[in-house]
Amino acid sequence: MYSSNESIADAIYYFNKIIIDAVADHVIAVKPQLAYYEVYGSYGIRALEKTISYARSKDLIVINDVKRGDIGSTSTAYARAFLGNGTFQVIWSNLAEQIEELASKTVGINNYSFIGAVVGATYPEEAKRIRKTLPHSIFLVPGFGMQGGKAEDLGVFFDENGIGAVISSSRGIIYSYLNQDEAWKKITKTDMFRYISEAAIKAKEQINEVRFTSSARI
Ligand SMILES: O=C(O)c1cc(=O)[nH]c(=O)n1[C@@H]1O[C@H](COP(=O)(O)O)[C@@H](O)[C@H]1O
Repeated sequence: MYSSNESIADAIYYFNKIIIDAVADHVIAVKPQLAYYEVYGSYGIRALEKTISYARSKDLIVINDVKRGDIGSTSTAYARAFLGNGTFQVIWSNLAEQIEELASKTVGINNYSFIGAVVGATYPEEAKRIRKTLPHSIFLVPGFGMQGGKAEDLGVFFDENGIGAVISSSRGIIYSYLNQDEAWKKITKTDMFRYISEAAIKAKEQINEVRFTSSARI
């Protein structure tokens, strides 16, 4: 017998595959949010694992959004459960210097560390300062699109070579068809695919337009 959690988890995986197929040629990473899978228990976690494997099979980086706040030992267990090769830290300004101290000692390709920083797209002024304080941390920048982060403000998150930031837009892309088509509940897979890939292409073009605008950094 099919439990409802099982069928919902199957539907989520089916939905995710459409998204991944639609964006794979236009983005470098996908960022699943654990809470949406935990709701459906072990079936949800299985859907997440299958989604991660599918994304990786398309050569996408998977950034798991598994943020939790807890005491050190518990946080370490969360980290062991979900983190692989690196971590993005939510930045509180007073921690930036300590993070840079660690990051500067662990740099690799392009002079970046595996310790990244989460810096919201809606805070470009802070980003300018943090970019200077954390020259060795890749920025994960959520908030572009639905939360009001604007493309023209994104230049400051990148370094002077136009690298060092991963700009994230979730609902702006995966639900892009909602505003486009009033009858979205009856949307075909083909149309859904088209709206999602068009949204990803638009976001990519907007980001690339400002990536190298160093004047915005001053
Ligand atoms: O860790 C995150 O990904 C994150 C950090 C943060 O400071 N703000 C933030 O919005 N996020 C996540 O980024 C995603 C943003 O989604 P959209 O607003 O739909 O683009 C959500 O999954 C949030 O949980």
